Amino acid sequence: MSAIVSLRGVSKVFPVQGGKRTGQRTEPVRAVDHVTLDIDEGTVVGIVGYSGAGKSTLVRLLNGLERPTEGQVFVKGQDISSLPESQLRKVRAGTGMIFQQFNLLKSRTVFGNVAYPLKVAGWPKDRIKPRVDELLEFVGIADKAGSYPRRLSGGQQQRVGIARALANAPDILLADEATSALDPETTRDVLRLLRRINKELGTTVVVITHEMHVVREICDTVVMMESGRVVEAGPTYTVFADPQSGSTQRFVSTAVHGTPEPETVSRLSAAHPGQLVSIGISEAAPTPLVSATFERHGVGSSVVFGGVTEIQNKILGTLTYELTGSDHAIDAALADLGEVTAVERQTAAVERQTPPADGAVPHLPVPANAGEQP
Ligand SMILES: Nc1ncnc2c1ncn2[C@@H]1O[C@H](COP(=O)(O)OP(=O)(O)OP(=O)(O)O)[C@@H](O)[C@H]1O
Repeated sequence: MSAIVSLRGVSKVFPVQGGKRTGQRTEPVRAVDHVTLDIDEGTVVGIVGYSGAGKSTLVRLLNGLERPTEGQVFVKGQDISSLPESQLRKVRAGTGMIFQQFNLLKSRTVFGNVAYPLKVAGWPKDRIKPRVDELLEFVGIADKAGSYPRRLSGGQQQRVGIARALANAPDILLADEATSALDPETTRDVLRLLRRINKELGTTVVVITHEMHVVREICDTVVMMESGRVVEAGPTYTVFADPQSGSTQRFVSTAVHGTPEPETVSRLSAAHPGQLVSIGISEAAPTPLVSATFERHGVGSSVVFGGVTEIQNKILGTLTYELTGSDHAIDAALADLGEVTAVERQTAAVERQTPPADGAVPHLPVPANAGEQP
């Protein structure tokens, strides 16, 4: 696979703003900080991070809307960092963009919105209509050609935005929080459409988001940003299964559920007298392997809590088991599982008070002050 976009030591520093007028001393903002990154052709890449992490600035560097303060940005092998404005326009034409707020022209119909970039690019009139019809058909809103944006739902408006972004057949589609204003069902439809664009048209899709379920649904790789830097990057499954940085772990926990909260553990232990242990379920430790390990050690197991999901067709999640059997057998089984996955003991074994066989008085710990005279 070859890189369609490469960043080499790219930084973007915004100068001090408003400092003189307000009299406040403000530092320049380093929105993107020494980023080196390759985006492979034909993939769907998620750029993730908290607000202010530098995601939008990074994406604006990819389509030449911002110039780097230092470093180089290569798009299809061409260094665009120092291109004159006239040539940057060509680069932008090869890059479609969709936005959270759709950014449609309110005074034009759906047809007019999608035709607009074709007119700007100088397409002859007789070729514009079939192209727009084809695009509206592709995104599933051919029946809305004559409607104005205000008459459309959010999902339909985003489809218009997508058709418009695809008009000039870009190689790269940048989606800046494109589903953040949509309800969950519409989000799923739009994500499916983005996946189709990637599969059927071969378009490289760069998705900026702070929502990990978006990444889980469609991204092949994830790039995690924090304070302008890339803190983690890799295949989506790897990043979800084994997040390295603290912020990645926090993001992943929003989309992969299954670890019980402390209150849940208390409730579960009241209902289940055996040992409660949470086991990470993954490709390395699928459920049949976990069950077989318990069986091999003669440990009884039943799932009492948890959740698993599928990422890139591979299983991932956490299941909490109630285990029964001797402490020795349980320890041995958990030691085996600990070699391949995360194992977290939620409760210790419930001590059973068994009366002594010989009728002797049970041994009680002697208080520290025993025998002392008041
Ligand atoms: N034109 C600008 N002038 C000055 N500072 C800017 C400019 N654009 C962005 N910044 C600053 O750069 C930093 C990164 O902003 P950016 O919008 O890239 O982050 P983001 O991760 O996309 O955040 P959000 O999710 O809120 O859009 C922020 O501190 C922001 O205030």
